[in-house]
Amino acid sequence: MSKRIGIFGGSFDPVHLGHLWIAESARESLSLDEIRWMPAATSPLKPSGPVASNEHRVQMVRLAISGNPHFVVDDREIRRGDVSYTVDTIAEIQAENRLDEFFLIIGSDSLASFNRWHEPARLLGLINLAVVQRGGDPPINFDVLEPFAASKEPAEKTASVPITRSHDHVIVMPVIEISSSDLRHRIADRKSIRYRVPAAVESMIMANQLYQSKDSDKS
Ligand SMILES: Nc1ncnc2c1ncn2[C@@H]1O[C@H](COP(=O)(O)OP(=O)(O)OP(=O)(O)O)[C@@H](O)[C@H]1O
Ligand SMILES: O=C(O)c1ccc[n+]([C@@H]2O[C@H](COP(=O)([O-])O)[C@@H](O)[C@H]2O)c1
Repeated sequence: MSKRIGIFGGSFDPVHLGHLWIAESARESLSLDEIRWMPAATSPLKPSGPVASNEHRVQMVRLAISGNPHFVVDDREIRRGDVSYTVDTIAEIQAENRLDEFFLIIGSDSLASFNRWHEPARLLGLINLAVVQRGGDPPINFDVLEPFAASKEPAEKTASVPITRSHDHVIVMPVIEISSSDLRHRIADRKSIRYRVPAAVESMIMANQLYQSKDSDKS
């Protein structure tokens, strides 16, 4: 039987409880069988690259999701290296697996910058978008996707169907005021990150002295 699979990409620099909440909410609300956590080598809109090494970021994600049978790590972008264009990754995943149905899980801030993503129309034609709606935030504005639906290019016309579908794949969750950049600053300022990241991730950060220096942070 075909599976419903969520792809959750991020820099995860470091992974935090907001990410885990998103993934679990997505799994529940979209009845997903599996969430693939996909750490980016270099996210296209964060060209200065991550602060922690690829190996450390992947290891932190592994620790964070350990014990959840629905969560797996897909480290293909790390192995590929360079800038991680989502459209390339999704095309590759779908070429390998034509049976299952895929959903790309993104935050509403990522949706807002979607027009600056690489080949957005092609990406929309390949996969369903599932966008996180944070409680208290205004309803998600899908207008950013409209230019791709309106395109006169035949190859891009196909994007109009997934755009309407995106409205049905909204993931509702509360506002969680945690971000990786805030965590990095807290660590450099010697502030607590307890209860903001899983305990195993906190231990790994401390044992490896990650994010200790303000100078290493490019955000
Ligand atoms: N607290 C949060 N609530 C909702 N969405 C979030 C939250 N934190 C991250 N996201 C979403 O998770 C995805 C991956 O996030 P990413 O790894 O870049 O972490 P981040 O906390 O946003 O990092 P940074 O602060 O360095 O930008 C993005 O789509 C982002 O919008
Ligand atoms: O493909 C793109 O152009 C693109 C542009 C911005 C972000 N992304 C992806 O979106 C995910 C979240 O990115 P970020 O920058 O919030 O860490 C991550 O998987 C990135 O590779 C992808």
